[in-house]
Amino acid sequence: MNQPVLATHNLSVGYHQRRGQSRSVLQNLSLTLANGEFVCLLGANGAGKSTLIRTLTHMQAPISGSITINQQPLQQLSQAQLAKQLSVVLTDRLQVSNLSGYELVSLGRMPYTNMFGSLNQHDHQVIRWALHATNSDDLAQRLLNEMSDGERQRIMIARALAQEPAVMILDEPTAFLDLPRRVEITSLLRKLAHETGLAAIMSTHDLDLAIGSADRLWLVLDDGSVECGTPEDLILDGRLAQTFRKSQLHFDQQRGGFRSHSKPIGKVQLSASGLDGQWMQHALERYGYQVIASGQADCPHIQQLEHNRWQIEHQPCATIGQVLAYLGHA
Ligand SMILES: Nc1ncnc2c1ncn2[C@@H]1O[C@H](COP(=O)(O)OP(=O)(O)OP(=O)(O)O)[C@@H](O)[C@H]1O
Repeated sequence: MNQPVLATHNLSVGYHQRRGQSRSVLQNLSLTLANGEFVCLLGANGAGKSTLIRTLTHMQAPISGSITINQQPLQQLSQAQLAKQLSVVLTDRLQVSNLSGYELVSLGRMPYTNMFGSLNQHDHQVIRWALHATNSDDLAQRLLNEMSDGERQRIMIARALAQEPAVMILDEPTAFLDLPRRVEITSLLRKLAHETGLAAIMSTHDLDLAIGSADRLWLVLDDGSVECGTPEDLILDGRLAQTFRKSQLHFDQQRGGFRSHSKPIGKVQLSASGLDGQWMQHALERYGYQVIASGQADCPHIQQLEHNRWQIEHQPCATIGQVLAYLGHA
């Protein structure tokens, strides 16, 4: 892995309480983030993701330990120095204002401008680059209060990019977006990391997107630790399943998603392959059947005849819906 641009050293994060006591939420974290790396931060509700993000972005002091960016301790950086190294995109629904896209992105240049905020030629170049890199050229002259949530999120990422930071940290940037926009923003962050060398961390509840796009995951476990690795390694060694072990869900290692723990309502034998077989199995499991290979037990047998044509106990069915109806799920 490249040299880490951001690192935590025995970091504990949490809250200072009355009478000098403190409550740590996550303990002894030694995390690293490299240039050009896109990391997704995952964990159950209340696990500590936002607390970690607030601490990494210097909005809240650590309980103990330290954070370095390019080997410099975070607390030794001035606000202006920090803003050149680290940019933040927060989760809140964006404040609607009558700034244009261009004006908003130009705010990202503040750490570099003089006390009057005058933009020079280079600043304008960087603003145009940030707009282009986030596919937001068409948003430059549009007013923020006339943009959709997805467009506003893209322009906020452009603003963060215009800071020319080494690290970008995003707290649930896709929370209010529909699926296509969530995929778009996640792919954009991955592309920016890989093409510009930006190190990016995004917290999310979107497991599928995180598994499908992150170079590595940081998994917040319920014992206050954070596990790191590629999504595939964390699935294979069971650590992803452990993240949500307190919920009534179990992680399906084969298909990479969580399923509810309910007991199977019965067994069915399935003789089918390819996409048809996969979706028939999906439908049967959705109703709580345990699907087994044919010839193994005395239970209903579903056979694929041709593309989405089935037979169950000698009864031909033209769709998966008809098979389910035969089983009593009309
Ligand atoms: N200001 C605060 N003072 C004290 N405790 C807090 C504060 N904010 C959050 N907590 C507690 O810290 C723990 C972690 O909360 P945090 O918001 O970091 O979780 P999260 O993983 O971001 O959750 P979610 O996915 O629901 O946003 C929780 O037990 C929460 O109740």
